[in-house]
Amino acid sequence: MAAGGFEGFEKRLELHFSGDDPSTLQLGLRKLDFHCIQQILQAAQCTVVSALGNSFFDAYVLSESSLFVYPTKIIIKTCGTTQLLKSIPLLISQAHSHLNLTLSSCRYTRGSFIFPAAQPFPHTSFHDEVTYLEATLPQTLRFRKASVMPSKSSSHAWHVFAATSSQYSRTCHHPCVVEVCMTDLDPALAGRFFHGGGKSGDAAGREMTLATGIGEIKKNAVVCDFAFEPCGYSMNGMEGGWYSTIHVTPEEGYSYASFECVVSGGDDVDMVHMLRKVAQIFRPGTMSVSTTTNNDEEVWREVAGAVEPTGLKLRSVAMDQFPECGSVVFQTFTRVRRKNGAHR
Ligand SMILES: C[S@+](CC[C@H](N)C(=O)[O-])C[C@H]1O[C@@H](n2cnc3c(N)ncnc32)[C@H](O)[C@@H]1O
Repeated sequence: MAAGGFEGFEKRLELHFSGDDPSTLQLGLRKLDFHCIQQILQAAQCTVVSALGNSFFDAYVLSESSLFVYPTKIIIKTCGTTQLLKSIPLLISQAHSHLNLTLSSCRYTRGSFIFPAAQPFPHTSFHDEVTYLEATLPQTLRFRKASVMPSKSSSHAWHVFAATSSQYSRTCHHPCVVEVCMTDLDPALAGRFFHGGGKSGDAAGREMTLATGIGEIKKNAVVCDFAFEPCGYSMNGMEGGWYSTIHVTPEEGYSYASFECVVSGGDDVDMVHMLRKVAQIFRPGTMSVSTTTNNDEEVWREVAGAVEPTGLKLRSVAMDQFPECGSVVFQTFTRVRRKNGAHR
């Protein structure tokens, strides 16, 4: 852990692969054995604490966040002082040597670290991360773009790097990815993510899922949850081929929670319900929402409509286009203060 505290803000990597053999593509990356997964995670400096699978994908809760493995897509999200980008060379080589799969696109995103000075290389700065990505990715991913999307506050920006081998690769059928980062959580609500021990991480995690209302965010999802000692919580939700994930660092002074899910384009009701519920469960002082869509920049209105009734005011909206993933919209909200200084 950093001297100041635990870094909750995650680094997120999404890699897509392609191949010619239909029989390999059926299970694809899911065929990588557990030893291989462990080696990849070791390169990033984290381990598996819990796992679940269905007929579409495998979901792992990690010591530092989550991993999702689909036949041709892998998403790794890690927090703390992990070195996520260092897993890329091994991922590329294992997918190629075991499965004859070739990397076709890469997306890397993160918020602004609370403790940037504690990050090891290549996460020492966004410039270092992009330099590392540029050098590590194959030349075939020639459409590349890196951008820092700003907000009104210098301490909240959204860092995006995308690279793809074909400019028109996936945008047509791409679902909407929603990434929410929350800081300055309501202390009473954050307190529910501490546990005194005496229970397994799985049992304590289950209790937190039920007691906090997290289980109601996606009622039909099968949930794999885990509570750390003395505090901290992670969960992955699986609903058919869709994942959702929540991670909580509840310690006061650097409290942080994240929520991420995929929604099918146009499922406004689901998106509004989820964002509202998440904002109510954590009552953050600051919340950012990043939506990656198939060029639907109007999504920001829906997000604002969902979040503002919970007492958070929209402060900024930034939009940008990326070669691999379409449009990214980055919004920030802060809690409205009453005249007497109390939060709404
Ligand atoms: C892994 S979890 C969730 C991380 C996530 N990125 C988030 O949203 O904060 C981190 C929380 O678990 C606590 N924790 C306790 N033991 C831990 C361990 N062995 N590894 C990682 N975190 C641990 C940390 O202090 C922190 O509160």
